[in-house]
Amino acid sequence: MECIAEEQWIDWVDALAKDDYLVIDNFLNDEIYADLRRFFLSKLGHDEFDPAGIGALSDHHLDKSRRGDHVYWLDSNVDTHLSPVFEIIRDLIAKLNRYCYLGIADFESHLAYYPVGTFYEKHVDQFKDRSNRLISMIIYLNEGWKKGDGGELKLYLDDEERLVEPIAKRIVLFKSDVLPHEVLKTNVGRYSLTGWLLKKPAELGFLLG
Ligand SMILES: O=C(O)CCC(=O)C(=O)O
Ligand SMILES: [Fe+2]
Repeated sequence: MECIAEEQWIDWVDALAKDDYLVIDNFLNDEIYADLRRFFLSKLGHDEFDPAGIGALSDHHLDKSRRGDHVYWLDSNVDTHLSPVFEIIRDLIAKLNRYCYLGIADFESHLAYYPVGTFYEKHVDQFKDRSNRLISMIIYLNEGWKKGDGGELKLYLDDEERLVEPIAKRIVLFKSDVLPHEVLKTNVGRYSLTGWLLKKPAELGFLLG
């Protein structure tokens, strides 16, 4: 991650602009990945995850028939163990702003755990009454993921559907407002860090599911 060439970033940013999504493998190095996974498992072990909701503000509610993940909202001032991860996200934002003029001002993020048998039905990451999310990003933490484990991310592109396997250290980015997507039913516990790169400073992300 540290020594990625500028040309590589330009190619990635071009691909994101053109295709509406981008997948990068081995985005995290081994050490940062191991720390993040350890942090995740410890929060999960201490029961610090809550069932995720659907919709924003007054429309916010739980509905297990549409979404079965549990989330732990991250706060860079509190979760200082993850400073290297927040640093990587800030660096990613700087690159997107430099090469894509996206004007990203902030980000919000959470850890997501999908227990066996859960999924997240087809949706767009942009609430009707709140259009702050520009880019969605998911970093996967599923060690040894293999075909049959399920939990693929299905992207509904203009003229095709693309399945992204949730393999460890992979990051996927896509435009939050245009790309419908879903998480297929997982047959194993599924681990990820999800973030949204925002137009305006984050305020209420933790309330919004
Ligand atoms: O974990 C994923 O692959 C996607 C999660 C998602 O769509 C969301 O949290 O909005
Ligand atoms: Fe989503």
